[in-house]
Amino acid sequence: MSTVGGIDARGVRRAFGPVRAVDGVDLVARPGRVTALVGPNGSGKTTLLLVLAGLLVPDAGEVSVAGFDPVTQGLEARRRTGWMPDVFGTWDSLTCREVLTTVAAAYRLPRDVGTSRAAELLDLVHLGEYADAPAHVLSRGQKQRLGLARALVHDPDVLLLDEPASGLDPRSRVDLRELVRRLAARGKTVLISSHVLTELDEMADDAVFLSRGRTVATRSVTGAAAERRPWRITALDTVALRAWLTENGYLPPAPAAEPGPMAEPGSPAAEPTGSVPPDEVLVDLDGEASAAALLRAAVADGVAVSSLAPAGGVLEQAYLALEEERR
Ligand SMILES: Nc1ncnc2c1ncn2[C@@H]1O[C@H](COP(=O)(O)OP(=O)(O)OP(=O)(O)O)[C@@H](O)[C@H]1O
Repeated sequence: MSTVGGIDARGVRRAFGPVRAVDGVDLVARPGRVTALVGPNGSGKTTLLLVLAGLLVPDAGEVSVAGFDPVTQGLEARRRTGWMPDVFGTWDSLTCREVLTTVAAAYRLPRDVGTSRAAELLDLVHLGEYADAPAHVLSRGQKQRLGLARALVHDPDVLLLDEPASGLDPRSRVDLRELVRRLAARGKTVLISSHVLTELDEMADDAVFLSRGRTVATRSVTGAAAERRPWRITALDTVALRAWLTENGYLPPAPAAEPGPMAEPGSPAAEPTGSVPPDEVLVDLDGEASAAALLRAAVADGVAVSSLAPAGGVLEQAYLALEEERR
């Protein structure tokens, strides 16, 4: 088992009575990278994160977090792990500042370090004006932000974030994304679960997909720019665009047979029906270089292309492909 920082989990299982919440998970999350943990409701994400945080003992498997086993070396592992649960329970009678200084004391930080760390983190998550307000007055999104600050108090090497963006307003989501990227740039290992795949797309370097308690796929997010995937194109004249794409081999020739009763005349056979608005065309392209080449050629031939962009994010496409496989 690797002990070189990051997270390394092999064959992890955890059941609750007859429910096999985690039923054979393998996961590697590397330092300096953001790893997305993706899966449908009930696929075992929270259970796995609790195991990694040392808050649940697995029934089987090997786990290393920042080089330590959260079960047999719990103290060492927890000292290096920041955990943000999906719902943050606060001690309601404490102020926001006291919540953080109490956590700092629990991690045995010297009092003055805890005090300055609390002030710094409250500013970081834009809760400075609530520093001396009782935590129970915070809104749900503000509580999430305090939860994030709490996870960072002891400057952990590994961050486990369970649905950190839930309840956050758009500005706070952007702040979260930037903060997560900064933490990774400083060498932290970040494992983050979310259902909002577009958000993870912009944050994550790697992704691990869970389904029914098992790892079903792992993939790189950053490497996907060069991969073959569908792109969405629009032009001022859709008919001319379709004709050009067909002529240049991007779309198959329109079928000679009579279109079916529901088909639009001239709709290309390659496109999935029902999901593409009539003024958009989907084509499979081998990454950004191919997209740039298509755009250049179309414009040179006088096709007034008005937009060209990947159809959906990398994670969304990978997720939907897995769902397809399950059918
Ligand atoms: N304490 C518990 N007791 C009994 N069953 C549990 C417990 N915790 C989780 N489970 C079950 O384990 C399975 C996995 O739950 P888990 O919360 O890990 O999923 P999740 O992927 O985090 O889901 P979501 O996306 O909805 O948050 C579910 O079937 C859930 O009902």
